Amino acid sequence: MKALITGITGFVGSHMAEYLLNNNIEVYGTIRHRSRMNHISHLVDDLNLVECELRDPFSVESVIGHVKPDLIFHLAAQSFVPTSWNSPMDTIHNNVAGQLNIFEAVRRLGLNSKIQIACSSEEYGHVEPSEVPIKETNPLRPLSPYAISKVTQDYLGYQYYKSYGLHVVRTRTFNHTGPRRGENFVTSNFSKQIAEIEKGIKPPVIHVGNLQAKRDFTDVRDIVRGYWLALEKGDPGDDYNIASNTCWTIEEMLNLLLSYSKVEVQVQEDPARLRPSDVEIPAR
Ligand SMILES: C[C@H]1O[C@H](OP(=O)(O)OP(=O)(O)OC[C@H]2O[C@@H](n3cnc4c(=O)[nH]c(N)nc43)[C@H](O)[C@@H]2O)[C@@H](O)[C@@H](O)C1=O
Repeated sequence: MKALITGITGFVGSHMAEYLLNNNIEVYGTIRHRSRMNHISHLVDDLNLVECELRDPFSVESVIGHVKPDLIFHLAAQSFVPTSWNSPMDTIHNNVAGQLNIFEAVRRLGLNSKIQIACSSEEYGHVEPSEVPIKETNPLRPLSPYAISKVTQDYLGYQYYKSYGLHVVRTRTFNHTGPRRGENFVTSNFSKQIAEIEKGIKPPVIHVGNLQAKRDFTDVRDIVRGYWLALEKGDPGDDYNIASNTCWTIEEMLNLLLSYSKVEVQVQEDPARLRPSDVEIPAR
């Protein structure tokens, strides 16, 4: 069985590749000439890497026609919410065009590939207290350009299933963390700041954004197993939330990370880390 992973050089993509290789799947991954390979350097001998620019329909059709994958895990995206405020057009174009090109290639080539698309809990956006725990049927009230890009990806998945019968499974993933998580995201960022303070290369001040937001965190290795199960057992056209069903305020997460360290720190809000609107999941 052949699987194609877009975004294989990224955080989730590298774990997806490990999971599939451990399950004896033949793994293909799309890379760009400027891709950094550090997340998959330990795997490259076992992978089939193909150069592909997802925004370019010709490039995508050529790669998918060449690989003819049984499974596609579409994980490539601009995934950092704050960047989407600074470059909303780029985020929306990157995330939507890339996916559209994959769907069109599979459709035009007449393939039966099963396609998992990485949608997000950010799509739910504003949630009312009576709506927790959040079900897949909850209204979508997106609060960032990133969230809009994910709602669009999600509904494109629905539409290509309904219109053309493409086997698309939509996974709405809540926050995830683990080895190789990018240093901009909150768990890695706070951990890095604490490590730098421990090493004496940063004054004992942790810069933070909104500590009152709540998030549901899952280990990335469980997330990729969820993506595999979504294609193995999920119904085409359907949406699946992937989460741990536990909620932390970001302040609780910071305190947990600080409890692993002996350093005394001062916590300082950095206005640049606050967002024009942030997803605030209400308490149960
Ligand atoms: C499901 C979803 O999950 C991720 O999106 P995110 O939740 O925005 O992730 P994050 O780690 O940037 O922020 C988490 C929370 O933490 C707050 N926060 C406080 N202080 C800092 C801070 O200093 N840095 C950051 N980054 N966040 C901070 C921040 O305001 C937010 O409330 C992506 O994978 C996304 O692709 C995705 O789909």
